[in-house]
Amino acid sequence: MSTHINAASKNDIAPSILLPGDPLRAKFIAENFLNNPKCYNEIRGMLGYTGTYKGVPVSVQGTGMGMPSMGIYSWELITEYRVENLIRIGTAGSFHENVKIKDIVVGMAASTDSNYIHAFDVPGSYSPCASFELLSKLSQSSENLKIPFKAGNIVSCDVFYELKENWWKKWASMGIMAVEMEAAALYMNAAYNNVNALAIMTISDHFVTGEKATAKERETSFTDMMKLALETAIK
Ligand SMILES: O=P(O)(O)O[C@H]1O[C@H](CO)[C@@H](O)[C@H]1O
Ligand SMILES: O=c1cc[nH]c(=O)[nH]1
Repeated sequence: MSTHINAASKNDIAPSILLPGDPLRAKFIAENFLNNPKCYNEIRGMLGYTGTYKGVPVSVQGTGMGMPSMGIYSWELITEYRVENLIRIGTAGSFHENVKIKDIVVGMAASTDSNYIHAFDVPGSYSPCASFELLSKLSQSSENLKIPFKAGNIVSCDVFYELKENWWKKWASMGIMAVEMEAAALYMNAAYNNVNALAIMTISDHFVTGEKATAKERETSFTDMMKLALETAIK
């Protein structure tokens, strides 16, 4: 048991885990995709489950919103439960017309406006990036399942309700595909602890067209992303 996760032993959590921000998305995945799912965490309502997918143990754990929350859950999963492959499955806002609503986007790198990097005290600017191993597995899964994805640089921001109008256009001009709020912290924790991490997002909001998914769609409808992540987790 750790401070925020009350699994009885490290064996209650699989070496590969899916990490949605929304704990109800974790419940949806456990109930709809995993065999024999067991809930190992209810602290703070941040639900975590372990079951099997195609016979292989897989866990799914809600992480909450923002880098401090992702920082806590991913740190405990890695250091207390020996999780080795961490796959975020989130929602994101697109900055480009050709990255459309419901497209799947993978963060090869995660730029950020956050101070999270200061915890690691590096003498320069650090580039949080995805595990090539997991990205390669995702690419194979995408071909097998015929579920396409786009990959590139994303940005993990601390603020959802930005006050400055058009704040995102500077990021867009640097080729940043989409915004979300956790990938950079996940990538930094994984790098520091020498484990694998990957962030996969479905576009739920569009900064160019103004389209928005509903709360229910964010919880339950992005099943292509869930399937891709599960196939990647068991490879
Ligand atoms: O849908 P999740 O995984 O929570 O991800 C995105 O959605 C939340 C904001 O609505 C932030 O956590 C952001 O990163
Ligand atoms: O961080 C996020 C997540 C989804 N949509 C956004 O606009 N921002």
